[in-house]
Amino acid sequence: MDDSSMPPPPTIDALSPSSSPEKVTLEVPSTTSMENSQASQLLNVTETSPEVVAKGKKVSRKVQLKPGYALTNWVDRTKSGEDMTGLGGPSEARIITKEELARHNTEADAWMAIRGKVYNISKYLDYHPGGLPILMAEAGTDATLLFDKNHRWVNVDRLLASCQVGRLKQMTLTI
Ligand code: HEM
Repeated sequence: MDDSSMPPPPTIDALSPSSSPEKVTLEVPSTTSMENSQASQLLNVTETSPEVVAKGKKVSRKVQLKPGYALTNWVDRTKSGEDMTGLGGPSEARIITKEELARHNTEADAWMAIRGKVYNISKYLDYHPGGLPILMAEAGTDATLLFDKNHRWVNVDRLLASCQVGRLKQMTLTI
């Protein structure tokens, strides 16, 4: 099989299927106490990620974060020993129903499910590069689809590990 018959790389909504950007813009939040490579790990960024290529074409919707709320500040805070869950510490074991998840929908007590894990995102809200309102609009829900639509390269497992309150109860379908 010659190379010309290979399928084109995957694209996301904002990309025109035929786009072939000449310039790749790699946007990783600025770092102070952390090396860029560490930030890249949290974002799972590679120069060839379709999303990264797409960034050369789409308009950024990142917001201006308050001073002291950069990615590095968040990482430092998660390592400080502070309880980020509101429940005494992170848990993989707790099973959370959709109904329980839905009750945690205020800024002071905001939970969100992503890829089967439930996080208390209250302390993360001000650090979110996409802004607080867009997160709060999904508080109390399973936001996996929106998360992946906006940035499936973000390493949520690591970024919010200290915030995990449990796992979302899987639905069982009885036929
Ligand atoms: C709590 C889980 C989430 C985490 C940890 C998170 C993390 C991040 C990070 C690290 C970035 C910067 C990405 C980059 O530099 O490439 C970002 C940007 C953004 N996020 Fe999230 N996010 C979360 C949930 C969401 C959800 C549910 C939405 C949509 C409803 C969303 C919308 C956005 C948008 C619009 C941006 C700006 C994208 C851009 O224009 O570059 N995020 N988020």
